[in-house]
Amino acid sequence: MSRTLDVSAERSAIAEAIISSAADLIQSGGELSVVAAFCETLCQASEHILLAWTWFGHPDSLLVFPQVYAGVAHNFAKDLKVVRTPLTEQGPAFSVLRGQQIKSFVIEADSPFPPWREAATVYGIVNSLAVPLSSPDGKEVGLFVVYTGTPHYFEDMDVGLFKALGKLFSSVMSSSAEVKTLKTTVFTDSLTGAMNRHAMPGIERRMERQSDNDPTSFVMLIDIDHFKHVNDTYGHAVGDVVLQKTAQLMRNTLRKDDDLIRWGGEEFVVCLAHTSREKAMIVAEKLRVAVEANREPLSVTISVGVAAVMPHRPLTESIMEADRAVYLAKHSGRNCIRNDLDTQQVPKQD
Ligand SMILES: Nc1nc2c(ncn2[C@@H]2O[C@H](COP(=O)(O)OP(=O)(O)OP(=O)(O)O)[C@@H](O)[C@H]2O)c(=O)[nH]1
Repeated sequence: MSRTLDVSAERSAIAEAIISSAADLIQSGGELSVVAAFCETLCQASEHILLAWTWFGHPDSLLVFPQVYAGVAHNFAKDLKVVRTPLTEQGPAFSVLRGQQIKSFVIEADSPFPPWREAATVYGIVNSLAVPLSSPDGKEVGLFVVYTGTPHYFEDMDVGLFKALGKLFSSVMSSSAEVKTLKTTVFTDSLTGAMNRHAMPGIERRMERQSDNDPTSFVMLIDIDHFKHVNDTYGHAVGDVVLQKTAQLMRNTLRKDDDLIRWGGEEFVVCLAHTSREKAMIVAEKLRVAVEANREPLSVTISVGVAAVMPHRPLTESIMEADRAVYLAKHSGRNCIRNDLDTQQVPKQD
C-alpha cells in the first residue's frame, strides 16, 4: 500500500490544486459546497491521501463525525462516529478541539479505538492528522481530518502545510453562506424540517442538570397513532405529508426555544429546557389537542410520554423513560399523555 513520497512534488501538487480550486469556488458564487470541493480537490491532488473529512460544531461537542468527506476510503467516513470518551479525548479530533498541539497519529491494526482497526485493515490507513478550523469570531469550530496510507507522511510533508490549508479553508468558508446551509442540512430532518438526532449533543448540553437544585427540564416522546394504517390505507406519500403536517403543527405550538427532533419514523422528541413538570404536561396537552384538531390531509392523533431530565443521567435515558410512558399511553387507548410517574406504577418493559 505504501507509495514512494516525493515531498516537494507532493507539496506543489497540493498547493496548486488548492489555489486553483479556491479560485473556482470564488467564481462559482458558492453554489457548490465549499467544504466538499476542498476535500475532493485535496484527495484528487494526492495519491497518498486516502480520506479527508470535515466537521463543524460546538467546541464542547460530545460527538464528532464526518459531515462531508472525500477520498478512496470514503466508506470509512460514512459510518464513523467519534463519541467523547477518555480514550477518544486523547485522539486527534478531541485533542485538537481542546487546543492541543497538532500532531499526527499512527493508526494500526491493533489500535485501541475499534474504527481505527477497521481503517488500518480494510483501507490501509496508517496515519491521520486533525487540523482545527475556526470562524473569525471564534464561536464556531471545525475539524479538518486527513488520513494517509503512507507511513510518516505528515512528518515528511510537514504539519505546517496542513495548518496553512486549515487557515485558508477557514477563511474561504467563513465568508461562505454555504457553511450555514451545510449546518442546517446536517442537523435537519429533510422530510419534516424538524431537527435530527445529530443535533442531540448540543441540545443535551442545554438540558444538562448538575444537581437537584438546577432548574428542571423535561423531554417528551411523541408517537403518531396507527401510522402504519395511514400508510397502508392512503399510501406512503400521504403518510409523508401527515408527518410533515404533524411536525409543522407541533413546531407552531411550541415556543421558539423548545427543540423538536424527529427521533425516527413516526416518532418525535420534544425537549423543554428549564420547565416545570406542570408546564411540561400543559405543553404535551397543547400538542395533543393541536394534532387532534387538524384535518389536513387527514385526522391523526398522538400518544405522548413525558419524562424528567435527571442530574448526571444521559438524556437518552430520559427519552427511554418517555418511551415507556408512550407505551403506557398506547395501552391506555392512545391519543393521551402519560409520564414517568405513571410508569413507576407498572413493571418495567425491557
Ligand atoms: N410515510 C412514511 N411512513 C413511515 C416513515 N417512517 C416510518 N414510517 C412508517 O411508520 C409506521 C409505524 O408503524 P408502527 O410502528 O407499527 O406503529 P403504528 O401503526 O403507528 O401503531 P401504534 O404506534 O401502535 O399506534 C410503519 O408503517 C413505517 O413504515 C416515513 O418517513 N414516511
